[in-house]
Amino acid sequence: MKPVIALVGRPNVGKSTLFNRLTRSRDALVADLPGLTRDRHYGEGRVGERPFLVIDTGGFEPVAKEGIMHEMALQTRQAVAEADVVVFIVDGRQGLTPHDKTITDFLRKSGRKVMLVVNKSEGMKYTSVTAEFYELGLGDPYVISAAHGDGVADLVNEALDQAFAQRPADAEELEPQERGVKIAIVGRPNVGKSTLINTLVGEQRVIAFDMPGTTRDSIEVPFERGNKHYTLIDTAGIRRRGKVFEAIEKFSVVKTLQSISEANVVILLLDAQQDISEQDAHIAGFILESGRALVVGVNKWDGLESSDRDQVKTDIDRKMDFLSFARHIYLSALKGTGIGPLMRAVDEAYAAATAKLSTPRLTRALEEAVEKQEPKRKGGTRPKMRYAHQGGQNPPVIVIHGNALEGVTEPYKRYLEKHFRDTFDLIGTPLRIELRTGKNPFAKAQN
Ligand SMILES: Nc1nc2c(ncn2[C@@H]2O[C@H](COP(=O)(O)OP(=O)(O)OP(=O)(O)O)[C@@H](O)[C@H]2O)c(=O)[nH]1
Ligand SMILES: Nc1nc2c(ncn2[C@@H]2O[C@H](COP(=O)(O)OP(=O)(O)OP(=O)(O)O)[C@@H](O)[C@H]2O)c(=O)[nH]1
Repeated sequence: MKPVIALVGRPNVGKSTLFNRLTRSRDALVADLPGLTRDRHYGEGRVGERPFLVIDTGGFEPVAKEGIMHEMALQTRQAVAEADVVVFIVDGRQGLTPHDKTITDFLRKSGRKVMLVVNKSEGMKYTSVTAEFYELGLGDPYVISAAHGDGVADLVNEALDQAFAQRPADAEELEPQERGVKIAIVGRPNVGKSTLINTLVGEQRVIAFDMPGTTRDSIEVPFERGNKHYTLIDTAGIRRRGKVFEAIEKFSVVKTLQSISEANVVILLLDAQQDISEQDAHIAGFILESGRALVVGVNKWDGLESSDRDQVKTDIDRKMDFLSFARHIYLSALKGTGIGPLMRAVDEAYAAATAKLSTPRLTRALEEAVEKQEPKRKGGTRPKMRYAHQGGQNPPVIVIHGNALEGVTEPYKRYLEKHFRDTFDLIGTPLRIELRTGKNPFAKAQN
């Protein structure tokens, strides 16, 4: 499971700046699709080979009893409860404030591992910028400049070391062939996730034991259908050592993100008997950002009149336009209908995500696409696409090589994506198109 780092601090200390820096590389992966709401408070980051989740929290007023500040305090508590390590940011230019002390008291009570970080420290001496913060009693401060990036990689590496040091050794893992496709079922509260898990797994359901003093990570529940092995990822709740305090809300974004990132295929459950909500769109956004293969399960299909069914289908297609690459399966977890098609869609999405696409086939498909419709000229030059190769799997990345490719427009990229998707039957997986303009071998080397 990916370690979770929460960024906490009073307003304006640079939390968002640090958050953006940590998650920036991921940002480019999802184009701004119409209708897709993205949650800017949760993100994935990576230093070197080490992935992690990061939570940005709003300005924090631990004593607020009502209003927006109270709401934000609740969110911060939730973030702290779910974090492995809290990065507590203070402002090196402004110096220590009473508010910093209040936050320190709160963090100390939380029992979490806290790293004190002095931001905005570019161009300043370690001793002078940190001196007054020793008073907080949180040990040697780390100094960074979120805006310039100084000290950020060291900070994250240290945070990850701390996170791993606290974790119990992972439970014994099953052999890959026994696991089959790993599936996460995600969705907002009450859509029927537990019901679907029970329908899929039946008597094989493994009840996780919940001993005080242990950390319960994701639970893997193996099951079989039609002689095929699958594994359900069930992050059934995370309780930390010492049980200092529990997560406040029942729905946990962290839990959802963890299961998505452990899975090969995600089933996004929607409730056909309720309107599609903002929360559904948020969860869909997380799945898209992860690049995982996807099946949309429209649950509670039982008990709907056929006119209602048409209405629901239209509504989902309109509001979740950006999920049109995935199959929509209409099912009833309760009655057990639609389960066969659901699992076939899972297999299909997995196959698409892991498809191997050879350079000649890709290049042929590219040529066909260009023949049907050429990219527009930009500033007198027409982008010239020469060949395509596969740059990655799961999700498939198609790298197109050529010249003047900066001029290729977003709509044309989407056109290409659709063409590749149709040609290779890539249903249920996001697809990434990368354009690479070749260097002119005759140009002089520049330093
Ligand atoms: N000099 C300097 N300024 C910084 C640095 N990091 C952030 N800032 C500035 O500090 C201000 C606040 O940064 P934000 O990232 O919005 O701070 P925040 O903690 O997320 O603020 P809230 O969203 O209000 O909670 C901005 O004007 C940033 O440009 C830094 O490393 N050095
Ligand atoms: N009519 C109908 N009701 C269903 C179906 N699936 C689940 N339900 C009902 O919806 C309610 C919520 O189901 P759960 O399986 O607990 O939902 P969940 O998504 O696990 O909920 P949380 O634990 O809150 O996240 C229960 O009352 C179920 O009986 C279905 O296919 N049809």
